[in-house]
Amino acid sequence: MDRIRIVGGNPLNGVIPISGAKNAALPLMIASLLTDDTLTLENLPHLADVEQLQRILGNHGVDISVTGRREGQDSAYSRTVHFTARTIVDTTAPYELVSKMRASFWVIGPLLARMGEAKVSLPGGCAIGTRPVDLFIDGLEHLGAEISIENGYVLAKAPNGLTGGRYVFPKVSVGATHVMLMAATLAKGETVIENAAREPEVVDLAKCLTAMGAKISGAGTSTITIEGVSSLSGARHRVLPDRIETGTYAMAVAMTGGDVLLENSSEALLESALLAIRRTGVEITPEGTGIRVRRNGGDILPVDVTTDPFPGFPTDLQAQFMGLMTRANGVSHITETIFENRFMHVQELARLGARISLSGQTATVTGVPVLRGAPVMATDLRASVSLVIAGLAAEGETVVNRVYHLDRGFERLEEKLTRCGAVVERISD
Ligand SMILES: CC(=O)N[C@H]1[C@@H](OP(=O)(O)OP(=O)(O)OC[C@H]2O[C@@H](n3ccc(=O)[nH]c3=O)[C@H](O)[C@@H]2O)O[C@H](CO)[C@@H](O)[C@@H]1O
Ligand SMILES: C=C(OP(=O)(O)O)C(=O)O
Repeated sequence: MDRIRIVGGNPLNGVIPISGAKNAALPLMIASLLTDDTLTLENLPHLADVEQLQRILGNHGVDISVTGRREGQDSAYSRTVHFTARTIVDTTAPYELVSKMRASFWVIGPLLARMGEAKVSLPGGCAIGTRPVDLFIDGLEHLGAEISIENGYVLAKAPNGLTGGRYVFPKVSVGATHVMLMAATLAKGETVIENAAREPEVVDLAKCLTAMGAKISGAGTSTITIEGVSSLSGARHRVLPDRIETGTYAMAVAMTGGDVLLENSSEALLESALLAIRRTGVEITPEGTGIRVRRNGGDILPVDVTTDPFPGFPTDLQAQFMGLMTRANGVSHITETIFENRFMHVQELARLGARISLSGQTATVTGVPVLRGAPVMATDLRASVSLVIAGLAAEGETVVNRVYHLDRGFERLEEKLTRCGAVVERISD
């Protein structure tokens, strides 16, 4: 099992190319199930989750080919991948494939809309809470689906196709919004989704579906209206930049000091997170096609954050922000409101000398002047990268175990950091 070894203490200086967003890429790939034509996705990140979803789509009969050079013209990391679901050969998504990743459950929407049936295993994903699927079931039932759960599988049927309807989400769900959006594109008549997720990844999916011929308005607001069409065509779409990767590297620079251009990203994707990072004493400015992050000396200031659905502070940056706050000059409070068990990084950060106490959904972080390297274990994707951020500033050697979590969502992390002067290497046993 691979590990990441970090020797802390170096500032970061240089350029980090930001990859296509994992959390946009996954629903976009799934949207290919909606058409028998080819969906071409540019800027698709090369990640373990993307590969896993390729296996799942392949099982349904999707033909997948890569034409864009990995060493592309506009970015050293971009790929162009073509997805063609000429025929759906299997409407079952089996446990062995789906249990590894939460987003794979989302195939239920397109399969049901196009084929009138789907049998999908209950999902896996980061162990950050119970993560039920009740909203997906409730939402699809509002479009006329008949749904039952048997032996760990969700069985969904709509033999005469889905019918548009109005669904008010009782709670904001990114995944269930993606699924309702995809399912409604092929439903008969109009669907109105209220209290929809407003995340940029939802907007990106809506853009792609629109390019495929769907009729959607309101994506990016709480109310999305979809007028069903009888079929969708192929399209070419560029995956939007990864705002979580952007915020993560911005925090790495805030932690170590230095001057880094985060290339191919946009402030608009993560304004609330950048505001919090700025308040810690970092200069962040737009530059060309990216964002420049600078901190030259001075204390890291303590800042309180509370996670919230977009446009609030993203839960996917909570662990990294806590990593940063471990070195702040003062006390900060970090409150998690999205997932009930997303503090698994606390005990690992403590191994590096962090002082954090937990009370309910709030962590109180008392900054320390020095972190010291130690062996640590990644427990989930964003938790693991918070350990990398802390390790970059710690004295001596930090070894992050269970790197497969990192590989789910961070493309060439060690290479990107090393190019900016960090001492980071992958150890393969
Ligand atoms: C692949 C992907 O894009 N993952 C992201 C997506 O996850 P995901 O789509 O799984 O997250 P949701 O927005 O659905 O979850 C938000 C909250 O709603 C709850 N819920 C959700 C569905 C449901 O049927 N019932 C229910 O109670 C969840 O347990 C959670 O407490 O959005 C999260 C919130 O921004 C991010 O942390 C994840 O990185
Ligand atoms: C929680 C995440 O992913 P998933 O929803 O796939 O578990 C994440 O991307 O931080």
